[in-house]
Amino acid sequence: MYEILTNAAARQADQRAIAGGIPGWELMERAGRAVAHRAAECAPKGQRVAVVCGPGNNGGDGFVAARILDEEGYRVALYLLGPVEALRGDAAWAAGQWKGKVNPLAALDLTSAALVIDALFGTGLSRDLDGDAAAAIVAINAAKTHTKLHVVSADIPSGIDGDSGAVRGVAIMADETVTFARRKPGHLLLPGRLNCGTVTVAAIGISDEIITGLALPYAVNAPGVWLRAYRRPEAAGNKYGRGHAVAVSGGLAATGAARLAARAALRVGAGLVTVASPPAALAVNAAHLTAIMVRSVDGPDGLKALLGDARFNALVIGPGAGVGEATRGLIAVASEAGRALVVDADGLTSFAGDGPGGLPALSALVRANAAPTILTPHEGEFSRLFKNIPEIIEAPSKLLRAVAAAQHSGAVVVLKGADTVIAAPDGRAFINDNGTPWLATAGTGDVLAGFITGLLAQGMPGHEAAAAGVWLHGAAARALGPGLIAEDLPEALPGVLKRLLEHGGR
Ligand SMILES: NC(=O)C1=CN([C@@H]2O[C@H](COP(=O)(O)OP(=O)(O)OC[C@H]3O[C@@H](n4cnc5c(N)ncnc54)[C@H](OP(=O)(O)O)[C@@H]3O)[C@@H](O)[C@H]2O)[C@@H](O)CC1
Ligand SMILES: Nc1ncnc2c1ncn2[C@@H]1O[C@H](COP(=O)(O)OP(=O)(O)O)[C@@H](O)[C@H]1O
Ligand SMILES: [K+]
Repeated sequence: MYEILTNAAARQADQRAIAGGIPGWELMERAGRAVAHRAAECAPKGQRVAVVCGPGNNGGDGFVAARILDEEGYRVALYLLGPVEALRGDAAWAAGQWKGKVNPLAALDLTSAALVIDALFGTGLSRDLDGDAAAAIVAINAAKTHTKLHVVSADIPSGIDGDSGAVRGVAIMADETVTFARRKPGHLLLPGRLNCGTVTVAAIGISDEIITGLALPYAVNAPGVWLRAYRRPEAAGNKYGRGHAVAVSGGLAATGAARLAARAALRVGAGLVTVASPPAALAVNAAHLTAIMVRSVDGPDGLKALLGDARFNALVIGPGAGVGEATRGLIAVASEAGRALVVDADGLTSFAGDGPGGLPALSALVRANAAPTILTPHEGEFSRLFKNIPEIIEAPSKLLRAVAAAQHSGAVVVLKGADTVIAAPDGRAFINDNGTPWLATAGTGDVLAGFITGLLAQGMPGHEAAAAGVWLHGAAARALGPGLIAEDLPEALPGVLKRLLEHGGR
């Protein structure tokens, strides 16, 4: 159930199910029934229900739901955008089954309604809303703010773009969204996710074989998509088999970020972790570290000497590093030494210039390195790094921006935020949804970089390590709850890992 259907893929899935012998009207019947059943769980029989229907098949789902709720004893009023004669195909069939009155949408009356079924637009939304549709949505959202009105959306809240999560002019704020077969990007990406309420996925007869056959490149970030690549400690193993991660420290006044990353790498299971410290900051780093080792490393030449020892197999460079030539040099050395590498924070901004040390230099290093490189930008760092590449910056969704950046740079790109996207250069991407707003606090990004580095040190492939790091970060934040600070996240990991490895993360 982790695959994500774009609007086009959802249409393909419907077509394949129809070609496989389930008539379109039956898919619609099942879709409408699933919406009605979810709605019936939200309000007792006898209540007033307003069903708003659009001119396409999403409206058809609404006609089915209206009929079923009417049969179950609700007082249903149905409103349609446009004339009923204009309905086509399965939607015309569904309308034909509805024996009640069809009111124009402009006559929408929410007085004493307990429920609204939103079936205006689904995967076929093609432009910004205006006119009667926009007015109805504004009225529904307004009614929700001062009554107990419960809103259930069919497939996706109307006005949300299923592919991007963008609000097309105005959009329904739903309490429940019942989608079909699999989730769409718009259920996961912001702002759409905030409009969905609780999302339920109804099966409607689109088989797992059909979904597998579509070879979908996008999935929800969950243990199911990367747990097989996670390397559990072996019964007869030792620390040397679990990798040696290196966090490169900034100067005297900026050492905390690397220590946070180092602690995270150790907690996530790297066998050994070393902070590579500029000589001037050695004493301050040493004073703060116990299980983590510290080595004096003086600039790129010092790092090159350290990496003469092949056991140092994964590095994180950027947290607290400072922006400029020296940081670029460190990244070049790690990359040329063929080490798995996480480039974060100042490491990213160091390549944001327009000169020869800009993005092309970073991409060249990434592509020359046989080991994986992970870039972990937040939106600001992402915009600075990719500002000159219109097909990245202007891609129509966060998902596609991250995918385009990964394809362009050759790196795994973790585009952070409430809806972090983890994209691989081969076009695959995961969307994360287990973060919490309590993560928006200083240093949590350094911890994330450390989690990913620790997983890389243990030999996990780049895309999976990045996805696992993001998920573990979110799960640790959830386990901690309000008031978390960055230092807490690595300490919450043992409980999260125990649940993950013993019960699959539940
Ligand atoms: N058999 C199946 O395929 C199944 C499909 N299912 C359901 O169908 C849904 C997809 O149906 P769909 O493709 O008909 O698209 P839908 O979202 O109803 O909208 C298209 C209509 O809206 C119109 N329109 C668009 N934007 C507009 C705007 N801004 N303002 C005004 N009008 C606008 C557009 O007009 P046009 O752009 O052509 O002018 C067209 O008339 C899917 O989400 C799921 O719920 C399920 O029943 C399972 C089986
Ligand atoms: N509202 C939010 N919901 C979920 N996760 C968030 C939210 N805001 C920030 N985060 C997460 O917190 C981390 C912040 O990282 P970053 O911006 O690099 O901060 P810092 O530089 O202070 O470490 C990222 O993993 C990001 O995805
Ligand atoms: K809808």
